[in-house]
Amino acid sequence: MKIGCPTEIKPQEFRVGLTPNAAQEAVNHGHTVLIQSGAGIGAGFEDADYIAAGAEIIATAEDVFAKADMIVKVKEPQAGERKMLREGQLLFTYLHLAPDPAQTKDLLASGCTAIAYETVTDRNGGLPLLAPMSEVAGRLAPQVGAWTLQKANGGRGVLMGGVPGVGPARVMVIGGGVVGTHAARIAAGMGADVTVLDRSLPRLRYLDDVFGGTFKTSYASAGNTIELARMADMIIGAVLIPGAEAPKLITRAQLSELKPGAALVDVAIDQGGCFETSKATTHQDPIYDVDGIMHYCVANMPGAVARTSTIALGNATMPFMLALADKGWKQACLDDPHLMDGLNVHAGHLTYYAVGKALGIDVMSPSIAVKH
Ligand SMILES: NC(=O)C1=CN([C@@H]2O[C@H](COP(=O)(O)OP(=O)(O)OC[C@H]3O[C@@H](n4cnc5c(N)ncnc54)[C@H](O)[C@@H]3O)[C@@H](O)[C@H]2O)C=CC1
Ligand SMILES: CC(=O)C(=O)O
Ligand SMILES: [Mg+2]
Repeated sequence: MKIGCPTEIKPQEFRVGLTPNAAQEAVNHGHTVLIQSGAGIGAGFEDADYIAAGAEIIATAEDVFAKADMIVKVKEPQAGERKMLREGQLLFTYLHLAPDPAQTKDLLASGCTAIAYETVTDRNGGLPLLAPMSEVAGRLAPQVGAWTLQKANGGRGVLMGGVPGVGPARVMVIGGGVVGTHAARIAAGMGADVTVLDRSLPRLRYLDDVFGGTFKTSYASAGNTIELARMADMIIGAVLIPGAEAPKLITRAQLSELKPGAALVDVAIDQGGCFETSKATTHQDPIYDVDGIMHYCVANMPGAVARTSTIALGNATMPFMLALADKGWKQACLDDPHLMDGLNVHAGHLTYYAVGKALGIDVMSPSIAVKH
């Protein structure tokens, strides 16, 4: 198979879909790997690294899309990239379709087959291709939140760890999954007073068992949420209902009850955000003010630490990328129901129920699509 990897073009996105190590594995499996010239630079990989791995360097994205059977990327295809996708071509990347009707329409129109990293599952009910980036974004969230809290950025002017005689920042993390757990660990490590909320009691039990001395837990009822929010200096949004648009857990009206200059870090923004006032921002212009509350809503946070993120993502995607290339997507999905869970679009049909529900589009069952 010809596997193509274009340069990411989303603003301030420095990750790349294939590392030289992943390219080398694909070449060892007998595949041709086409890398757009310069695609790896942002993550610290030169064209020479890919050539040494056995890949071919291609000058333009147009040529990569035209020649490849499978496109491996990081971020959802941007409007110009969507025009280059074609019927029968396989796209393997993050998509986040539920809050994105324009992208969904274009992918359906292209006739391509699209497997979304964020909905591939594992046997423990986890999301193995989201997890590494959730680990990164979770660990970054208190760092960017602490910056947002600084006075010059519009924040409350509260130091995470406080100092002797002055108490620490109060950090509330809504959603205690991968993002939430990593965010809570780092925030606690910075000396903040941290509480994690979740709707899953088994998850709260796990967090209490493992991190009981490090941070507190609370059930994520609406009442507890607003009660803790009123006291918080920083609120990190980290909920997920896989594939679906994020529930709105703090409304615009409730902002007036928060502390002036509190920082809201909405990591769940790529699924539409879990605060009513969240709208996606970029690394170039990451924060904005609504009613005196500072919002940080960067939809591709891991891009800020592109090298760490690229290697972590590559480690996770590699076995799936190889299965897709070795067997073709149909056989690979038939052999692995967890990969089949990643199928979002095939030949003009939407194949993921939560996305169909969010966008009001009929869905074809993936088990039918795979025979289509
Ligand atoms: N902005 C960015 O750059 C990035 C964003 N993300 C996003 O972060 C979000 C979280 O991802 P993960 O931690 O990997 O998901 P996860 O599935 O590991 O955790 C989500 C948690 O939210 C909880 N939850 C669901 N509904 C809830 C509610 N109403 N109230 C409280 N808790 C609730 C679940 O029980 C679960 O424990 C996702 O939307 C993901 O796409 C992930 C990586 C990067
Ligand atoms: C998960 C995701 O969308 C990202 O890493 O950018
Ligand atoms: Mg994202």
